[in-house]
Amino acid sequence: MRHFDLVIIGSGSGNTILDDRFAEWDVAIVEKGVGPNDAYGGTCLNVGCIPTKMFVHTADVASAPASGAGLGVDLELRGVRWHDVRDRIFGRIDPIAEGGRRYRAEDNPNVTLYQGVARFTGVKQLAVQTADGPETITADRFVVAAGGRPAIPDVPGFEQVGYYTSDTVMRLDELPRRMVVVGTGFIGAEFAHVFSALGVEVTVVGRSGHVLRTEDVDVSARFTELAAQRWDLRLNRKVVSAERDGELVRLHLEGPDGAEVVEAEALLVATGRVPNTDLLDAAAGGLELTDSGKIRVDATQRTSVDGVWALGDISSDFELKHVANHEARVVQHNLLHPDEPIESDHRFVPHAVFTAPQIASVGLTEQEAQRRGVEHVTSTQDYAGIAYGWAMEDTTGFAKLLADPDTGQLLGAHIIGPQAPTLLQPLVQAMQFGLDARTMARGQYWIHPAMPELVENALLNLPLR
Ligand SMILES: Cc1cc2nc3c(=O)[nH]c(=O)nc-3n(C[C@H](O)[C@H](O)[C@H](O)COP(=O)(O)OP(=O)(O)OC[C@H]3O[C@@H](n4cnc5c(N)ncnc54)[C@H](O)[C@@H]3O)c2cc1C
Ligand SMILES: NC(=O)c1ccc[n+]([C@@H]2O[C@H](COP(=O)([O-])OP(=O)(O)OC[C@H]3O[C@@H](n4cnc5c(N)ncnc54)[C@H](O)[C@@H]3O)[C@@H](O)[C@H]2O)c1
Repeated sequence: MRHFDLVIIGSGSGNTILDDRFAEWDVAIVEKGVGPNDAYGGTCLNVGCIPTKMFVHTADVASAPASGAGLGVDLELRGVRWHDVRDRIFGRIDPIAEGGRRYRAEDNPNVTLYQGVARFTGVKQLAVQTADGPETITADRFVVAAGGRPAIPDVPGFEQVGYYTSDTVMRLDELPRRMVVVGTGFIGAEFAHVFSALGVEVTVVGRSGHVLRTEDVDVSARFTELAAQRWDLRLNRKVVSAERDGELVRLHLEGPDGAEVVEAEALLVATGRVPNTDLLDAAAGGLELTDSGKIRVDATQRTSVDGVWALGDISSDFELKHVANHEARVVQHNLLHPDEPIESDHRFVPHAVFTAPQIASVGLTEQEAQRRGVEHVTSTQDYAGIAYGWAMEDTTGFAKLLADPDTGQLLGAHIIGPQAPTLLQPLVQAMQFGLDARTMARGQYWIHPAMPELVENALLNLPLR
């Protein structure tokens, strides 16, 4: 049994904690590997944010001909070389992941890398299943940054037919002719865009009446309307069972008009993620869990066990990389300065969905503001009403703001349309630093005729008292 100063479980955001200040610490990192190649470096790098956005950008380029005609420019998509796309993307990602693993395994004298599944066998005691057999390690301090994995609903036949998840679908051998995507959240919306833009006929199946239903009500409604024009959208459907017929996967659905069947060559399951607390046996480590099965932490990221911190998807309600990274910085500080702990700041956490059109959001949605009884005014500004929107001939995008009617402090901001995440960022800044809408709109120049005029006009449209 070996004892360390610090054990970090998970090499996603957990991997970012160690810097020169830990050079004198005896540290272990435990990582089981993610994706088909058991890669080092966590979800975002290998099977999440980074490769998906590399595919999204490629999909956006492949979509250009569709928008060209309206501008009087006739373009033609002559083909998509799937193998070249896939191999270009993973030809960049895989060496970075392997380089990260090698760096920790070979170039960090104070770090021991254990490659295998970790499981708590007691408080601050871990059994690691390595290729050389089980090893038990203990430490004064632990950081649990073990993330989550795709959730697979209990549908009869799913296991037998074979399905893809976000972990596997980006490495398909060939593009299928058709794909059924189950799930209308972030992952469903992003991959439906990617694969349809690359030429796959996409059917999207959802339980509720909306795609991206947790977005602001107007954004979700607009996106659902646009999605229905692009994909075979089956909403208000329950997936009853699945069966395989040769090359085909057949899903039996139950919907408003009764039973129906959809079939495709590939099935992508995108129905949320589950935290890896079960793999870790967090309870054996004495770690309290929340109702959603995540590790309970306080504002300083401390768990219920003294000396054990948790961060990222395994403990956070936000399953977002920028949140995991922020929390990793908080844990890093609190490890180094235990007498002056700092707290995570989750007040204004933005997110973006890189689908088409893009969506970005921060703060309260209108339905949340109403539910919580927060007094507010709203404004919207269409892309179609600003000069750059004319240039793009955009007819569907808009920005929507919620603000306090008296102070003009922004309560929420939601954008659907081209470059939504980039346009949202100054609004995140305003909320974070307490800049009110009037000062933000009139206290600076706005480059004319650039896209941020969308934000300027949305601010000016707010009916403040
Ligand atoms: C398809 C997809 C797209 C995404 N796109 C975005 C995006 O555009 N923007 C964004 O902000 N977020 C995005 N996310 C979310 C983002 O990837 C996660 O929020 C983030 O990676 C979480 O980081 P983490 O360090 O908490 O966990 P992870 O990066 O998942 O790291 C956890 C690590 O722990 C290891 N591990 C787990 N259990 C054990 C165990 N028992 N023993 C040993 N090792 C273990 C895992 O193998 C893994 O490497 C996306 C996620 C997915 C799936
Ligand atoms: N751009 C980004 O930041 C980005 C991109 C991808 C993923 N992510 C993160 O990863 C997380 C997981 O993404 P996700 O899309 O899998 O989850 P999600 O929670 O966004 O969406 C899951 C969807 O699956 C549906 N669903 C759940 N169970 C179902 C069932 N039995 N049958 C049919 N539908 C069912 C839900 O109603 C929902 O629409 C997200 O919450 C997000 O935080 C972020």
